[in-house]
Amino acid sequence: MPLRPIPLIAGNWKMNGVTAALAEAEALATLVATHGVARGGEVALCPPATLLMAMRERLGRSGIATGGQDCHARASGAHTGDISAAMLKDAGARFVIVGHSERRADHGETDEAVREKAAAAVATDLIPIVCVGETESQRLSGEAVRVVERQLDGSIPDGVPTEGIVIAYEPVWAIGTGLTPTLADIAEMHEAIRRRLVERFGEGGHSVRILYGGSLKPGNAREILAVDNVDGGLVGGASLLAKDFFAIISAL
Ligand SMILES: O=C[C@H](O)COP(=O)(O)O
Repeated sequence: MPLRPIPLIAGNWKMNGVTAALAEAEALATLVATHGVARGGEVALCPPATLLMAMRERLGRSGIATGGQDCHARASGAHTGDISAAMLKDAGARFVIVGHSERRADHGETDEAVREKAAAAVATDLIPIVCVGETESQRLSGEAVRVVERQLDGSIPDGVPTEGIVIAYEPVWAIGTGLTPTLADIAEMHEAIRRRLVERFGEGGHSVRILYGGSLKPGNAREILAVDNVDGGLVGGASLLAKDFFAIISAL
């Protein structure tokens, strides 16, 4: 029986938060320092890029990592408004989210573009959190697993160290809606993702962390995080308040 990977709970602040919001990060650091994290889990916050450095300072030695929300595939150059993996690393980040459905929708990011970003992250010694997930109509038409398998195949670069990459399964229709798939549907999808990873990477596929994201809240975290092959969560709205995010961490 392969060992379960170390769980990860990552908070994605999206385009929310100015300097005052760092008080929540500090409050989270205090909660984690006081109560610890169950099952030796890892915790990360991915704020807007403007807050990365200040957040890193305020989190201090709490053990909470930081991450970016996107990176460019190139290391530097004439790409106005973009940010490179090296810049995130320089700001203290350990993770970077790539291929979030909001970026795929708002910026037309393809699997190929996501794969290049993930490769840039790995080359910079950052851990990419590669997001995949079906839309509501794809789920209703029974294509959910096929869509996610296609995204996985296209979005993960070859030759990556499997413990250095994270997958986040986020059904698009569950993001910010308060809706979640049934536990059976989450189990089915996470098992399908695991199978695909093992087909591609062999035994190493078992060490890839597969997070669930989409309306993960204090009230549903315990049951969702207990599902087989769910190695943690990617949390949006509920990561903005320290007490809610910590309640999810505590549900590990
Ligand atoms: O990256 C996080 C996800 O998009 C989930 O967002 P949510 O927890 O607000 O539904």
